[in-house]
Amino acid sequence: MSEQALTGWIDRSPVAALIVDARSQVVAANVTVVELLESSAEDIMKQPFVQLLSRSGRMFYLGHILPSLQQHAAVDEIYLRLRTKAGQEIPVLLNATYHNTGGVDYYYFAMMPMQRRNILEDQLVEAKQEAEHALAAEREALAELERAKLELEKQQSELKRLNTRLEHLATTDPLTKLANRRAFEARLENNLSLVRRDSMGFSLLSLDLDHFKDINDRYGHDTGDKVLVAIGSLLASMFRTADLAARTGGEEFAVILSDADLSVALGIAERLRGSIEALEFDDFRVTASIGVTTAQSEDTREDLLRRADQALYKAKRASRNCVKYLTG
Ligand SMILES: Nc1nc2c(ncn2[C@@H]2O[C@H](COP(=O)(O)OP(=O)(O)OP(=O)(O)O)[C@@H](O)[C@H]2O)c(=O)[nH]1
Repeated sequence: MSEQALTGWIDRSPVAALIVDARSQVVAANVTVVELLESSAEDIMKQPFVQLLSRSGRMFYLGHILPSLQQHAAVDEIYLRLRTKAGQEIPVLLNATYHNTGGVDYYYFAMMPMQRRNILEDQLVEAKQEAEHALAAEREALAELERAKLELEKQQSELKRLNTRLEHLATTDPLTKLANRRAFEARLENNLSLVRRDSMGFSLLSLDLDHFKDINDRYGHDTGDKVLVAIGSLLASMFRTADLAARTGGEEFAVILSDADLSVALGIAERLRGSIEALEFDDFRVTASIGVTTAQSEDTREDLLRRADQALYKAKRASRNCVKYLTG
C-alpha cells in the first residue's frame, strides 16, 4: 500500500493519527496532526517520531512505550506531550497498535489532544470556585442573620425590661415605693371578684395620719416627706405579699388584708396603729386614725371605699389615734 493511500485513510480522523515504520520513522500523518503541530506534512514526514515529542516525552517513548509496543503489539491511553514546530507542548493521550501490511511492519498511533479535557478541568475549577464563593456568601448571610437575630433578641429583652420598668412606675408611689392608688384600685377590683366567685373574704384598712398639716407647718415639707417614707417602710415590712399596702393620697394609706375577717382585721389595724405611734422622729411623734371594713359579696368598689372612709371619719371624730369599723 502506498504512503499516500495510508495518509488518505487517516486524514479525516477526529484524532491526530500517525503511522510509523519499524524504525519509528513517520510514514503517514493526517491533517489533524499537521494542524495540531502547526507544521506541514513535508516537515513531519520522514522524521523520527521522537522528534515530534517533548524532551521528557522522547525518553518515555524510547524507554517505555516502544518496548511495550514491541512486546504487546499495543499500548492504551498513555499520556505524552507533543511539541509543535514553535516549541509549544501539547498534551495528548496515545493509543498505538502494531500492524503488518504486505509483510511490512507499521505502528498506528492515534492521539487524542487533551485540550478538551483541560478546558473541562478549567471549567471544573471555575465551577468549584464559584461554589466556594456561593458557600462563603451563604455563610456570611447566615452570620449576618445570626447577628440580626441576636440584635433583635437584645432589643426584645430591652423592651421587656423597659415595659417592666414602665409597669413598675405606673403602679408605684415614687416617694414611699408602696403601690399607688391605681394599683390599689385594680387589686380591690380583683379581690371583689374573688369574693363574688369563691366567697373569699377580705378586709380593708383606710389609714390617715393625724394633724399631718401641723408637722409640715412646724418642721417643714421635707420632714413631712420623711414621715411618709417611714410610714411606707413600716407598711411594707408588716404585710405579706398576699396583702397590699398602698399610698392612696397625700397622707392617706390603705391596706387590703386578704382572707381576713373583721376581728382579724381589727387586731392587725390596732397593731399597726401602735407601731406608728411607736415610731420615733427627732422632736415629735406621729399618730394615725384607721377605719376598718370587711368586703361583702354584693359590694361594689365604691361601697367598700365609702364604708372604710366612714369608719375612718368615725376614728377622726372620736379622738384620732384609734381604730373604728363599719360593717356592710
Ligand atoms: N410633706 C408632705 N405633705 C403632704 C403630702 N401630701 C399631702 N401633704 C400634706 O398633708 C396635709 C394634710 O392635711 P389635712 O388634710 O388638713 O389633714 P391633717 O392635717 O392630717 O388633719 P387630720 O387628717 O384631720 O388629722 C396637708 O398639709 C398636705 O399639704 C406629701 O407628699 N408630702
